[in-house]
Amino acid sequence: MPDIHKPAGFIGSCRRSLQGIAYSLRTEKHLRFHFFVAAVVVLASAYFRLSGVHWLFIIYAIGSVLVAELFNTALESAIDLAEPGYHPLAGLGKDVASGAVLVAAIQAVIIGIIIFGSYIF
Ligand SMILES: Nc1ncnc2c1ncn2[C@@H]1O[C@H](COP(=O)(O)OP(=O)(O)OP(=O)(O)O)[C@@H](O)[C@H]1O
Repeated sequence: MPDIHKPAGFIGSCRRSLQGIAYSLRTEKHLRFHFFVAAVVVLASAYFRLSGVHWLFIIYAIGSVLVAELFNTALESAIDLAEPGYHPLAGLGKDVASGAVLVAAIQAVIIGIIIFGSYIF
């Protein structure tokens, strides 16, 4: 059992963060799907030779979805720890967290349509 009160240092903190992302990737199929879509979008952005400003929007959109997914996973874990049984508030907390992912995903789709639409049409 690691000593959770021991300061990890910058490298140790980064390692823990990467372990958290790796855990989320192993357990959350939606996160794996969003990473896959992000890779496709990056390849498409390179193919269409997006402008610098358009790249910024694409990176922002991808980052928003992945960050929302990671927070969603973190909240699911915390809620399962706090309420292993059934509780309406536990369900509501998970629904609000997944609602945040939905908002980020809709925003990313709109950004994608506007940017790639301007290159395709
Ligand atoms: N402890 C609970 N009490 C009441 N309802 C719950 C509880 N846990 C989950 N739920 C309900 O079941 C739904 C699915 O919960 P679950 O823990 O399976 O998430 P999930 O399917 O892994 O979510 P995601 O698809 O976002 O990863 C929640 O959105 C919530 O509505």
